[in-house]
Amino acid sequence: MRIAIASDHGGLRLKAELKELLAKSGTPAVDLGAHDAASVDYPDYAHELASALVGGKFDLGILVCGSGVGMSISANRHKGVRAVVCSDVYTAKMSRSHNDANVLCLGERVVGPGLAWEIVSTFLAEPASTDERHARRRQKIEPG
Ligand SMILES: O=C(CO)[C@H](O)[C@H](O)[C@H](O)COP(=O)(O)O
Repeated sequence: MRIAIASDHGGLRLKAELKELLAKSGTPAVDLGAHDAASVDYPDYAHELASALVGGKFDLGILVCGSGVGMSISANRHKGVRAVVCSDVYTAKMSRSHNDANVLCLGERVVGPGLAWEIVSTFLAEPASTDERHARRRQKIEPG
């Protein structure tokens, strides 16, 4: 599985911890920045990751900012991106199973590293349900 990860300054520390855990678990992620603690604009990183994902370079993405919200709003502007903000394990599981979410957004100022890793592990492990009703609803997500 090809995973990309990115953050703004507000998610830099959590991103570093998640990167380390991902590498240790055998699913390393490609870091698309930011690479230092300077204050930056979250849409720049969300758009870069979303473009790469839609372009087929990655299967799943992880975006980290202060709350996860700005990253998810920005990433969801890309057709084909289904980004979700998660601060609990159940939502992470359902977002994959029912919604086939392909970008997980986390808030460093919301969840601690232990919970964040549980959320990431769940998100990466859970397959999209092939049940007809979920597939039908997912088909209807893109308007028009
Ligand atoms: O986009 C966000 C909120 O929706 C992120 O949490 C950002 O990381 C946050 O806005 C950054 O805020 P800062 O005061 O510039 O650190």
